[in-house]
Amino acid sequence: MATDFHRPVTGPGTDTRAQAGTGDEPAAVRVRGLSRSFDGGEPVIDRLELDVRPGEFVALLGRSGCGKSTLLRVLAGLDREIGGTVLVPRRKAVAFQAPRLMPWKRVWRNVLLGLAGKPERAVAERALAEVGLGHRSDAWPKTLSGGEAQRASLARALVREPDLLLLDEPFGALDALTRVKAQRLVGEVWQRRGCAVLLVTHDVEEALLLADRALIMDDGAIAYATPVGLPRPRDIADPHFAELRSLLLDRLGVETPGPAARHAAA
Ligand SMILES: Nc1ncnc2c1ncn2[C@@H]1O[C@H](COP(=O)(O)OP(=O)(O)OP(=O)(O)O)[C@@H](O)[C@H]1O
Repeated sequence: MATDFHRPVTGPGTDTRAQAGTGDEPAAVRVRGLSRSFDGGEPVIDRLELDVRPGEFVALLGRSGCGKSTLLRVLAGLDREIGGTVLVPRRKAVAFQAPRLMPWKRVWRNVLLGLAGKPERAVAERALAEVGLGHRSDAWPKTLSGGEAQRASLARALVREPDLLLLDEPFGALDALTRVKAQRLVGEVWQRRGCAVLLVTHDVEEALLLADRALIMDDGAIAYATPVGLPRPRDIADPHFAELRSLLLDRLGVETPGPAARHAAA
């Protein structure tokens, strides 16, 4: 069953024998010994191991340049120059920080772009309605706000009915209020769809608001992982939320004021 669900992404010289014996827990993502370097340099990804459960929401944090986007591109099947084994679902979709809409196609046509067969406009309309953009279906991309363009990009991912949704800093360019709305939308879509999500983000609060598990990437591998385990909807005022935030910021090497300093500042 696992081989039916998964399609291996393999690179030259990859040992695919690790795919055999997948009788353990089902996984939406199974990465074993993944390595990637560029132009013969030091590996950006170095023997990385990762499992994501079906339906699990995982946030991936890490300093700039540590290889998060590279990992996401590999999982999306956009980069196959790899060593190691990567198993991902056949149905997967990716949304990037820049919405990447084709300016010469109306929004609904952008949503259907690259889909196999001849999908009906209604398919795009449904996805646009799901992200609250049904009324902009006929619009040209240049007339959309940043938040609307990002929602169109999400709709384009959703029409693929993904079992795995890969999000690369999708809210990075949005203003604070639009960002909060977009985060909420992704949380709702995830709960409704039940797909696994891997969200690359720089924002620890965003990770804690949305994810079941937060990972920190460093030295080319997953250096730290913690279950979030807080009830939903999440409350940033919850002391456990604050504890996890401090823990993750600490692991990321960002200094946070200790309890005494926070008290003095209050
Ligand atoms: N196509 C490429 N050719 C050469 N080097 C690359 C290429 N893609 C990525 N790199 C290098 O790999 C490293 C990791 O890049 P990547 O974009 O994965 O980091 P990141 O963690 O996503 O960073 P950020 O948080 O700043 O987006 C960087 O040093 C980058 O310069």
